[in-house]
Amino acid sequence: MANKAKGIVVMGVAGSGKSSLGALVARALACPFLEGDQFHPPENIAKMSAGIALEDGDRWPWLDRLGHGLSEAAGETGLAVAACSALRRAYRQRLRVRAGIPLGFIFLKGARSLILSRMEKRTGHYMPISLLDSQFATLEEPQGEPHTLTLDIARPVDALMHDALPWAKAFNNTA
Ligand SMILES: Nc1ncnc2c1ncn2[C@@H]1O[C@H](COP(=O)(O)OP(=O)(O)OP(=O)(O)O)[C@@H](O)[C@H]1O
Ligand SMILES: O=C(O)[C@H](O)[C@@H](O)[C@H](O)[C@H](O)CO
Repeated sequence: MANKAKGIVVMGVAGSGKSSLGALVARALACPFLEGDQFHPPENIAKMSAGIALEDGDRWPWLDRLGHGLSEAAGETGLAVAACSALRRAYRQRLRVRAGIPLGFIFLKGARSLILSRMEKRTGHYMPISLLDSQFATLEEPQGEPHTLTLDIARPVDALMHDALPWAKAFNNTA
């Protein structure tokens, strides 16, 4: 029997590498990749671009759209991968409820100084470096939550893939 549809969310603060790893995991598993940034309404992008941190009220509609998107994409193909900060426990729970399918979370964990240096080198992204502190202040690590994998982003992306891929395959194969 085919596996039940599932979703994988690559999570962490801005600049932690969610888009980079998420796209690679999706490609390796030949499934759709949803870029969470593309699910924000224009007001959220405008706010962040202006250096104003999002609040819960800004994030709920965004999480709802992404959760729904994951469910639609995984419904067609059996599995979908998304990149989404999903900083708070309540945000992850909202995604789970809206998606209505089991979700696994890959948490990209790293020091502020390392992420800051990567964001400084990155060009053409709307997210200002000044918001990094609020990202860390909002972050609740996914300790004790089901189906989570924590990866140390000091390692190169191919090393992260080495751990992420078997975990993602095993999660996808759970009943
Ligand atoms: N493991 C890694 N080692 C070295 N550099 C990395 C690693 N992962 C990502 N990067 C680089 O760090 C920067 C941030 O990565 P990326 O854009 O994927 O992060 P993100 O979490 O999706 O960011 P945002 O949430 O702000 O969109 C990029 O320039 C990327 O090439
Ligand atoms: O929850 C949030 O504060 C936001 O979603 C941000 O994390 C950005 O969307 C993203 O990570 C881009 O840098």
